[in-house]
Amino acid sequence: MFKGICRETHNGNMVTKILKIPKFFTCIRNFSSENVLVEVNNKTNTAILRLSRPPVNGLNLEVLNEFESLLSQLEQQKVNGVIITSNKEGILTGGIDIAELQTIDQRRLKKYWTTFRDTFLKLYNTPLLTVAVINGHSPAGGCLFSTACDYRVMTRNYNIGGNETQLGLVAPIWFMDRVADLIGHRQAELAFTQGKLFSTDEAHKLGLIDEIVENTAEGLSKAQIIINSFANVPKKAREISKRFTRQQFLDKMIRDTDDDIRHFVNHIGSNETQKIIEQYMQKLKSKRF
Ligand SMILES: CCCCCC/C=C\CC(=O)SCCNC(=O)CCNC(=O)[C@H](O)C(C)(C)COP(=O)(O)OP(=O)(O)OC[C@H]1O[C@@H](n2cnc3c(N)ncnc32)[C@H](O)[C@@H]1OP(=O)(O)O
Repeated sequence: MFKGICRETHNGNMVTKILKIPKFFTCIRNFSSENVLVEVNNKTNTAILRLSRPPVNGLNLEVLNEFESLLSQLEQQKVNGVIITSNKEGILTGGIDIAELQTIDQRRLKKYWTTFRDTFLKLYNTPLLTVAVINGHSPAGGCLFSTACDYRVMTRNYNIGGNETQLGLVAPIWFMDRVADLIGHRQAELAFTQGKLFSTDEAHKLGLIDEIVENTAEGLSKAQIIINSFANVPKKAREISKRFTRQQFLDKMIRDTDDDIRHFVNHIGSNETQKIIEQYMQKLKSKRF
C-alpha cells in the first residue's frame, strides 16, 4: 500500500485525509517544492525530479536545500530510480546562481559552499539509481551535478562542461577529479585549463555523457530503460558495488573539506574575484560573452 494525502472541505472546514492506495493502481504522486518538481510513477516506482527555477534554474541556496531534502525523501520511499532533468527544455541549469557569489560576507559564503558540497555529496553518495537527462545547456555546476549521477543522457545541440576558467574563476579540484574520472586526466586537464564547454557530440565522444537523445521525451524513456535494466540485479550488491567504486573519491573529498571551504571563501570573497564576477554578470546581462 502507498499512502496519499487528500484535502477536502466539510461544512466549510478543510480536512486532510490519509488515503491508502493499492500498489497495483498506477498513478503519479507529486511532492514538489518551490523550485524542484517531483513526480513518482507508482507503477514503475521511478521518480522524475525536475529543476524549475526560472529563468535558468540557477543553483541558489534554496534550490540546493530543496534538492537535498527531496532526495532524502525519495531514499526513504525506496524508489527504484531517480531521473534528474529540467522543467525547461534548453537549460538543465546555468550552474551556480551568480548572485550567491556576489558577497564578501564570509559566513554567507561558507554556508553556501557547505550546502553546495553537501548537496553534491548527497547525490554522489545516494544508494538510489540516478540518471541525468540533460535536456539543455549544462555549464559549470550543471555539469558537476550530472557527473554525480550513475548515467547521463543528453539532448543534441547543447553545451556541457566546466567554463569557470573562462570566467576568471577556478573550478573546485573535486569537480576536476570527477570529470577526469569520466574523460581521463589528459582531457580533463585540457578542458579545465581552457574552460571548455563541449557540444553534445563532443561530450559523448569523450565519455562525459553516455548517450545522445533527440528530445526530453526520448531522454525520459531512455532513462527508464536504464533503470529497468537493473531490475534483476540484486539490490544490496548493486548498492555496495556503487559505494565501493565511489569510496576513494568520497574519502578524499571529505578529508579535504576544511581546505576546500577555506579556499572557496578566500577566493570568492576577495575584492579581486568580486570585480571579475561583477564584470561577468554585466557581460551576461548584455549577452556579450
Ligand atoms: C574553490 C572553488 C571555487 C569555485 C568557484 C565556482 C564557480 C563557479 C561555478 C559556477 O557554476 S558559476 C556559473 C557558471 N555559469 C555560467 O557561466 C552560465 C551563464 N549563463 C549562460 O551561459 C546562459 O545564461 C545559459 C544558461 C546558456 C542560458 O542562455 P539563455 O540565452 O537562454 O538565457 P540568458 O538570456 O543568457 O539568461 C537569462 C537570465 O538569466 C541570467 N543568468 C544566466 N545564468 C546565470 C547564473 N549562472 N546566475 C545568475 N543569473 C544567470 C542572465 O543574466 C539573464 O538575466 P536577465 O538579463 O534576464 O536579467
